[in-house]
Amino acid sequence: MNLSVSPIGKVVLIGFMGTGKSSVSRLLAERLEWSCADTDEEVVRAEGRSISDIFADDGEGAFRDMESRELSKLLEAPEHAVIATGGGAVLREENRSAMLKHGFVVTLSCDPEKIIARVLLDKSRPLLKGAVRERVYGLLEARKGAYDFAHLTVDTTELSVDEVVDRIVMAWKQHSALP
Ligand SMILES: Nc1ncnc2c1ncn2[C@@H]1O[C@H](COP(=O)(O)OP(=O)(O)OP(=O)(O)O)[C@@H](O)[C@H]1O
Ligand SMILES: O=C(O)C1=C[C@@H](O)[C@@H](O)[C@H](O)C1
Ligand SMILES: [Mg+2]
Repeated sequence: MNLSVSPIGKVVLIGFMGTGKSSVSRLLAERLEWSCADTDEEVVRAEGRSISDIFADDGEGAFRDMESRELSKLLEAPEHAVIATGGGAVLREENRSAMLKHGFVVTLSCDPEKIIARVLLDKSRPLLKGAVRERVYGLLEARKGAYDFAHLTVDTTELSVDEVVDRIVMAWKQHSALP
């Protein structure tokens, strides 16, 4: 697998729901003085509907097509950016290779119990509707290894958003200084 990074810097955050991609992306972008985007937000904006409504009206496959389209637009934009992705964006090979082609890819991971605590109050994730605990464990099992292709993995379980950002900035600086 080619792990070199495109000269136009993009940091791409991947990881399971609730690992902090959206939160970390905003602070990381501020730190780097780059712009910040989120594929979930881009899909919602393009469609004028919530993710739950898209899943209910058109199904997950249609959402995945929209997600791939918005991801590809963000990755190909000619500017530095931090890109937060939806938790399932890694499921398509075309998305994984586009991320690696255009960006420094960072997986945020987290202990399942902490993930459950983080997502419990937020009802906006259609894949977690109903029995949240069972769904989180089931999806984590189904997605075992799916986030392992990144340049860097940060376990966020015991870290604040600020500390997660520190680690990414340090690794990005080292990586981008490589010849
Ligand atoms: N390091 C952290 N420590 C404590 N709470 C956190 C941390 N990171 C994120 N959170 C909280 O967890 C919740 C989920 O975070 P966030 O929405 O950023 O996750 P996400 O990875 O973008 O999820 P999704 O894939 O569903 O978009 C938010 O309430 C956020 O404030
Ligand atoms: O993990 C997933 O499949 C998802 C995560 C969210 O970010 C959204 O993209 C959507 O709720 C699906
Ligand atoms: Mg998010």
